[in-house]
Amino acid sequence: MTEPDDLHVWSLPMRVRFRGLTLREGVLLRGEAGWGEWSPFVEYDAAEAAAWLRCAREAAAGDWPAPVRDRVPVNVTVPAVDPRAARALVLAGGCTTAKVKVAEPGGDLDADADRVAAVREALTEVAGDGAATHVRVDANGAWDVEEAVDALARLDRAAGGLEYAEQPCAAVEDLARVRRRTWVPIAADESIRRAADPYRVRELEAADVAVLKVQPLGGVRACLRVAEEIGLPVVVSSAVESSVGLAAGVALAAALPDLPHACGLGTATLLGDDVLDPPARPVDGSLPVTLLAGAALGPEPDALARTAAPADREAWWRRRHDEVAALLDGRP
Ligand SMILES: O=C(O)CCC(=O)c1ccccc1C(=O)O
Ligand SMILES: [Mg+2]
Repeated sequence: MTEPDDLHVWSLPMRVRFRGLTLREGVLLRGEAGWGEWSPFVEYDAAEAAAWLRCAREAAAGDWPAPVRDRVPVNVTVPAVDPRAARALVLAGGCTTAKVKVAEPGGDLDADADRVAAVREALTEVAGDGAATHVRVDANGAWDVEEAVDALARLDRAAGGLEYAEQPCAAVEDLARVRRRTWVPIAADESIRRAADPYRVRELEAADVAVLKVQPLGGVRACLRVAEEIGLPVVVSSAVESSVGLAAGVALAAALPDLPHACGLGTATLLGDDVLDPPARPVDGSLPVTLLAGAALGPEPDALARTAAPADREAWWRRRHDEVAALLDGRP
C-alpha cells in the first residue's frame, strides 16, 4: 500500500476543451529518486492503466537514460476551435510547428480547412520572413479510407502543404491503404499506443512517422525499444499530462538518437494551472531538458494544496491506484 504522503491526486481545469475534457485528473507518485506521474484517462480499464503505472514508477525510481540534447522542439497543439481562437493559440505559443485537431465529432471539413489555413497564416507570422513552418493534423482515426484520401487533399491545399497526418483512420490496415493513395505522409498514434501489436505498422508499411506516448507505452525505456524496433522517425507526444508527466516525454525525446520532428509536448499551455512552478511551457518553440530536475523535485507545498483533487475524486484515484498496482505486481 502506498503511504498517503507518497501519492498526490491532482485535478486541473483545461483552458480549452480537448478530447471532450474540461478537467484533467491524475496522480503523482513519490519514489526513491523523485516524482512520477500516473494519469490514465478515467475510462481506461485496469489492464490498460497498468502500462501507465510502469511509466510513473520508472520516473519515481529515477531510471531514465542520459539525454543527448539540451532542448526539445515542440508543436503548439490546436484543439478543434474556431479560426480566431486557433490563431491566438499559435501566436501565444512561439512554436513554428502546429498540430491541428480535425474530424472531431460535430465538426465538418470546411471548418477544419479554415482552422488549418488560419494556423498556417499565424505560424508564418511567428516564424518571420522565410523561416520554415510546419502544419500537421490529427484525425484520431475518425475517417474511412475514402474520406481520408479526400479530406487530406483538401487540408493539404488549405495548409499550403501538410507535414503529416496523424491517424487518419482507426485500423492499421486502413492507414496502409490511405498511405498508398495520398502524397501526405502518415503518422501512427493509436495504431501504436492502443494496439495489441505496435509492429503491425512496420509490417504493413502503414506509416512514415511513429508517434510515441510514454505513459500508454509503459515508460521511457520501453519507448526507446519501440523506437529502435519500429524503424521510423519518432514524434514524442503527451497525453495532456501535468508538467511532471510531460517530463517523462521530454526524457524520451532528449534520449532518442535522432529527433527530426518537433514533439507534441507543448500541452501544458492547455491547462489552467499546473503542479510545477514554472510549468513545462515552451519558450521559443522548445522545452529545456533542465526541467527534468524540477519535475523530479515535484510540487511545492502551495502547489500541492492548490492542485489537490476534491475528496471524492482523491478517494476514487487511490482505489484505482491500489487496484492497478495489485494487477501490475501480481497480487490478488
Ligand atoms: O500531440 C500533441 O500535440 C498533443 C497531444 C495529443 O494530441 C493527445 C493528447 C491526449 C490524447 C490523445 C492525443 C493525440 O495525439 O491523439
Ligand atoms: Mg494523436
